[in-house]
Amino acid sequence: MEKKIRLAVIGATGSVGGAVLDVCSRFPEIFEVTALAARCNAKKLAELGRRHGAKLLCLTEPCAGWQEDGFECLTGTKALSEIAEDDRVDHAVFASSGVAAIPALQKAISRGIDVSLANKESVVVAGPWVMPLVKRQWQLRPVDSEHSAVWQCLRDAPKEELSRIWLTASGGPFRDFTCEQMKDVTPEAALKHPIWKMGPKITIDSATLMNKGIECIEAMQLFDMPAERVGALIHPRSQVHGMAEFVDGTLKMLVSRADMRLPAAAALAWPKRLAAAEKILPPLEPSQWDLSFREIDEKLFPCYAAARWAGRVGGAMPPLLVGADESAVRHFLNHEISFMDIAGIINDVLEKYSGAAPKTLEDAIALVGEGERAADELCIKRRNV
Ligand SMILES: NC(=O)C1=CN([C@@H]2O[C@H](COP(=O)(O)OP(=O)(O)OC[C@H]3O[C@@H](n4cnc5c(N)ncnc54)[C@H](OP(=O)(O)O)[C@@H]3O)[C@@H](O)[C@H]2O)C=CC1
Ligand SMILES: CC(=O)[C@@H](O)[C@H](O)COP(=O)(O)O
Ligand SMILES: [Mn+2]
Repeated sequence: MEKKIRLAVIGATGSVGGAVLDVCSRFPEIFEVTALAARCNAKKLAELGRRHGAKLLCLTEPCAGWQEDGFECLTGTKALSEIAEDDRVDHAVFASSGVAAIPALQKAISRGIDVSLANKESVVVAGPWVMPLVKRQWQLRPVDSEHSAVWQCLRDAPKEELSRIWLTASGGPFRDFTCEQMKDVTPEAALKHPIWKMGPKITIDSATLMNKGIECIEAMQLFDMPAERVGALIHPRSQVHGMAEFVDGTLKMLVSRADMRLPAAAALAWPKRLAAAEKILPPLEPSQWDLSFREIDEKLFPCYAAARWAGRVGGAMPPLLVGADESAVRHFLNHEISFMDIAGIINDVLEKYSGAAPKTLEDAIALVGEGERAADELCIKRRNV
């Protein structure tokens, strides 16, 4: 019998964390869940720990005195790095939101273990420092659905054969709106994604199309491609998730149902494929296939334009963008700024920055905080107008 893969799931209580754990529970002969981490949701973490037989639990921001009987309990952000370095862990899944897990990601890659990466902020901020640490091809495997699709189209193709990457966007709930209608969008309406059920931050990013802009930068980092060779298109049905265009003019597309358990399964089991069609969900029938695409209107989706610009300029812009977006989305969700203010605030933060490009990973992480603080100030001013 083959040895089981011992997993750590960081962000276990979230939407992607749930998809990852669902895959593990359907293939218990392959996966063993060793460690689970989250920010503060102690009740859900303990429940998941019991259900999946984890040994180690970690909360980065626990309530005082947190302890769970029957588990080894760790606390604080530094503990994420301890998990990444624990020799009971063969494979680390990064499914938390935000940038707190970047040092742990760096440790896991440096240690040489397999890494499945759903968290896009990490690679947008830390890509120039963490990607060179990757020791073997596909040690780091994307879980974000579009990047997983591109990766699965590429697999063993030599880099010189790839000419362009295409990502698809659902277009979010407002893809058919006019600029005028965008002005009155509420957080409640923006949280109703037409296809995916995800955490609140990424759901708002999908509505502004910031998610797609951030994903273009993510693709540049993961596949070492310049901005002009990464494109995105609106594909309302979200059946095609990503495409790889090759130098001979052929295009490979990955088509699947929109369900995060599929990209999670691909990353967890590589180089094997799991029998997900049988144990998770059946493939789309030919009668359901829909290959319609359209261009993204950058006037309607200025956040997409801002992220594309940040990706082309590089340097301080991607980490500032991530920080400013985190703040602007939070203030929008709190009804403190309007939907269209999100792009205005992010653009102001990027334009006003006069400092240097980051030289180290620590500089890049500090820029996320700087972007967040600058956007917080602008949001507060706007709220008080
Ligand atoms: N949802 C999706 O389908 C997809 C998501 N992604 C990316 O995956 C990541 C997670 O998204 P999603 O699952 O939707 O988010 P959720 O909001 O549903 O979940 C976030 C998870 O991260 C944990 N977390 C947040 N901050 C920290 C921290 N400082 N330390 C440790 N854990 C932390 C949360 O713990 P707690 O519950 O305790 O707060 C929770 O487990 C994001 O980067 C997102 O962009 C990418 C592709 C698809
Ligand atoms: C499931 C996933 O990968 C998300 O990042 C998804 O792409 C969001 O949908 P949008 O295409 O609307 O941004
Ligand atoms: Mn995605």
